[in-house]
Amino acid sequence: MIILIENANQLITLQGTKKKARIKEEMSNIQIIENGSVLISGDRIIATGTKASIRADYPELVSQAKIIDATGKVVMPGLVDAHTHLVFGGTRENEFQMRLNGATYMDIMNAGGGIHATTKKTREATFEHLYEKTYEHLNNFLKHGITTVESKSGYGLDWTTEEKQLQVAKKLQENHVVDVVSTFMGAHAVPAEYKNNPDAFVDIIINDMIPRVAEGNLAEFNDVFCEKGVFTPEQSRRILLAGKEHGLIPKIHADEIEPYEGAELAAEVGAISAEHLLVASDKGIRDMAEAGTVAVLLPGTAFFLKADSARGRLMIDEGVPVAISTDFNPGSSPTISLPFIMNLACMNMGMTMEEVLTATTINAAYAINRGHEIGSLEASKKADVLILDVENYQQLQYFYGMNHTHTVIKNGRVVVENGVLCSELQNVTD
Ligand SMILES: N=CN[C@@H](CCC(=O)O)C(=O)O
Ligand SMILES: [Zn+2]
Repeated sequence: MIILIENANQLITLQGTKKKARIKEEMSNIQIIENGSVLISGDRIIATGTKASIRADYPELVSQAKIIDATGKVVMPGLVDAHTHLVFGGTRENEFQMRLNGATYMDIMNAGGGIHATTKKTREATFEHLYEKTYEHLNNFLKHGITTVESKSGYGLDWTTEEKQLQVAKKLQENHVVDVVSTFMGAHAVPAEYKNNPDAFVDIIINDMIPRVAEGNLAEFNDVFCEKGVFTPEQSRRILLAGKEHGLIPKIHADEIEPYEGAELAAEVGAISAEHLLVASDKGIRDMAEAGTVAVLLPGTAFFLKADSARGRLMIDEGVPVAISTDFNPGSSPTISLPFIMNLACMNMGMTMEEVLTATTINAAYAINRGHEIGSLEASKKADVLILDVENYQQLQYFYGMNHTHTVIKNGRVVVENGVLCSELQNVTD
C-alpha cells in the first residue's frame, strides 16, 4: 500500500543526523516543514518534503498512492511511551481516596497495599483476562496517538506470574498493531514472603528469574525499583549487573521518593535510562549527562502523588537527554494520555513545547533502544505517523487535557481515522 499525506500545515519530522538521543539545543530543533508531505510505501517512509518536491521526485509512486489530505493539521511521528506498567490485574481507586485523605504512597505500600495489592490481583488473574484488559489499554493508547509502548513486568514477584505478564506482552506484540517492548522488573517490590529476608529474594531474581527471562527471550531490559524500603543501591547494582551478563539492558527506577544515589548508579552500570528522578542529586544529573543515560521523566506521577516534579529544565541544561512518559500503572499514574503528560512537562518542569515533542518521540525511542527505527519521520524508518487536529504544534499543549488525534498510521496502515479505531481492532483478537 502506498500512502501520500499532503498539505500538512506543519509537518514535524524531528529529522537529525546524530544517531543518539538529543541533548541541549538539539531538543529544540524539531524540523518543521510547512505544507508538508509524507510518502509511505509498505511499512516504511519513503520521503518527506514539501508537496511540490515529493510530487516532482516520486511521480510514479504518487500516481498509485492513496492521498490523505492533512489541510489545517499537524503531522508528526507516532508518540513513543517509554515507561509503562502495562499488564496488571485490578485497579486501586480506593488508594487514591486514601491519599486524598492524607496517606502517603509509601505508607500504603508498607501496609501491604500499593504494588502488593496489584501483585495479588495479577497473581489471581488468568492469562486471558490480562490479555483482554491489556488489549483494551493498547487500543486506548493508539487512540491517543501512541504507536509504541514499553511494558514492565513486576506485579508477579514470583516466576509464574512474572512469566505470565511477560507472555501477555509478547502475545500482544505479535497480535496488536501497537509495538510492545518488554522490560523484566521482578525487582519491583520485595514480596511479603521475603519481607524478613530481602536478600534471598534478590538471589532468586539473579539466579533463577533473570536466566529464565533471557533464555525465553522474554524481555530486552531489566529494571529495578531502587528506593528506601524497597531495593538498596547495592541490591540494585547486583540485579542490574546480573541482567547485563544475560544480555538484558539495565534500566532503573531512581530517586523517586527519597534521594538514594539512583542516578549515579544508572550512570555507573551503563543503564540505557534512569526513570522518575524526582529527587536526583546534582552529581547524579552530571553523571547521567556524562554517561549519556536518558532521563525518562514522569510528570504525571508527580502530579498524581502531589510531589514536586523532576528538575527537567536543569537536566536539559546540564546535557542529559530527556524523554517524557506516562508511567501508566494502577497506582501512581493511571492514565494513558501522553498528550496530557506532555502538558504537565511544560507546566511543571519548565520544558518548552519543542523539547517536549523531542522527549516523546525520538528521545523516548532511544530510551528503549529503538532510535534507529522510530521517533522521527525519515526515509527508511517505520511509517508510524500521527495526524493531529490542531493548526500548529503549540495548540497541542494549549488545548490541554483533550485528545487531538485525528489519524494514526502504524506500520504504514491507517489504524485510527477521524478519531475512530479501525474496526478490526475493536474486538479483542488472538
Ligand atoms: N515506583 C514504582 N513503580 C511504579 C508504581 C507502581 C504501582 O504503584 O503500582 C511507578 O513507576 O510509579
Ligand atoms: Zn514505573
